[in-house]
Amino acid sequence: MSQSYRSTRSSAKETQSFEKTIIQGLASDGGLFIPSEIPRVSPETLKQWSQLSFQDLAFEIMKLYISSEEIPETDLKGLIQRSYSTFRTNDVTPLAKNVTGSGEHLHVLELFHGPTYAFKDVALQFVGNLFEFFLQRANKDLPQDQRKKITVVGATSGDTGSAAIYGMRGKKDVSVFILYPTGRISPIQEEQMTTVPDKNVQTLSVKGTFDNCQDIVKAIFGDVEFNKKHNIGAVNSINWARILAQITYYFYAYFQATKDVQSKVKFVVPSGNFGDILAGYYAKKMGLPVERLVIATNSNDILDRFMKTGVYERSDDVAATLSPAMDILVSSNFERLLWYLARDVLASNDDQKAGEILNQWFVQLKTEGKFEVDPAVIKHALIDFDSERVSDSETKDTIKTTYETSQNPKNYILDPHTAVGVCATKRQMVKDNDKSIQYISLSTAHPAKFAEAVNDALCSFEGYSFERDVLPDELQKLSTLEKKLKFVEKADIELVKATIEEELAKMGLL
Ligand SMILES: Cc1ncc(COP(=O)(O)O)c(C=O)c1O
Ligand SMILES: N[C@@H](CCOP(=O)(O)O)C(=O)O
Repeated sequence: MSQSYRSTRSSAKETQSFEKTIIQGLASDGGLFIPSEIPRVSPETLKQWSQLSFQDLAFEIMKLYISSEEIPETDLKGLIQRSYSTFRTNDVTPLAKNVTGSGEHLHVLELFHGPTYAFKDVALQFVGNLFEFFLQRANKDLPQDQRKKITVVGATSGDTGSAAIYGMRGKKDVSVFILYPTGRISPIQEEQMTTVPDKNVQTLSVKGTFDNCQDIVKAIFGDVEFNKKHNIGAVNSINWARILAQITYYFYAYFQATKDVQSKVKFVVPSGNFGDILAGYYAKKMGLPVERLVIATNSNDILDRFMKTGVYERSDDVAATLSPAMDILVSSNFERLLWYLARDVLASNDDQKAGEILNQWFVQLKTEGKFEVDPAVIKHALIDFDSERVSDSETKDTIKTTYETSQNPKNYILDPHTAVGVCATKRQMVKDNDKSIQYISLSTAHPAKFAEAVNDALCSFEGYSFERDVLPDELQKLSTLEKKLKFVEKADIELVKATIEEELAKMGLL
């Protein structure tokens, strides 16, 4: 049972509770929290789990990471039920099987059936309810002026923001501030975030890149005084609860693809901040017999370069691609994987030593812009992972050819992030040349969120209509609603902090 947590950068023995880990978000040494142990499940348990609903499976997995003394089982079940009742489909993350016909075993795991049409909903609906649960319990008998509050501060390249807002809107004692890079998210993503009227929500459009926004958020967590004053909460995938909630769909999809727990299955994951695929890594380490997890990047390829060279290097410029949610220079969750690699390969399984090594690597990243690992580390990483880099023209071609050739259903429309994954999947199929492998390609967003890229790929097809075939009514009407946003003219932490305090005062929460 792995029910206590430690920081990736800590060289101390102590671990802490799940509640503290979730509320704190980021460790005070700048590291990310990881479970002190990864629980293992037996093949017999896997067989039983293969018969469960998504919700029941989520419960079985989460209770291995959360002590019932912290969250009693009936409460955990209630949290899970509430979190997934907002999805448009009962099975939460359905699998579109054999999309290209039965010869290839290419399945698309549709993760976009939640309130904001993005995979982030799977975790952020749960995180919102978890924050509410902890706050209600802490505030139960307290007078108004002593109630504990959480000020959520998050960075988004488009999707985390709206999923976090929909997970937290209207929640008592919670305020939400979402930073996004001005002009670098799609119009629908911006509308989703800025048209939410709830008083506890404020979007901040920051002149800069997503990495600037992410750096500011991490710096705010590191600002001891500001953090203490406002009790800053994390909704980005630095928060362990995000990863935990995503583990379920790897198990669920595996069982949907094949009831036989011996089958060879590869997951292909469009990756940026490495939160989505990291959940797959935990599933594999728990005993799900996954062949490999394939990291699919766009031309912002820090992850692919690392897997090929062993050098983790922040490049100078972020490229604006057709898959903007993955336009990321430094991938925050990769730190968690690096910790496991350091521990297994360089630290003889010693947690504290792994923390020391991680710390050195990250000091080097900060001072020199890069670090390099021993080839043995990469060799070890390649047991679980492979990687592919996909260009914009390949992304566009993949949207086109999938539309033209798909069988189940016909004219299947991919969003550009999903297309990066499907293109990588096709490459893997050619390399593997093994018809017994099942490929599960993760679909991380609904195509309606990326109209420009989708229309550019498909407008030449006779009979294609974005409004009729792609755009749900719910998203269509967003453009008619009033927008609420605040511009931050410079990517500067002091400016952002001042804006947050100004807005908290207006919300009556200061
Ligand atoms: C649509 C979409 N696809 C893929 C990703 C990449 O996921 P991750 O950052 O967890 O690697 C994101 C952003 O996180 C996203 O919003
Ligand atoms: N692609 C993300 C970027 C933030 O990543 P997160 O998973 O760490 O929250 C987005 O869409 O905002």
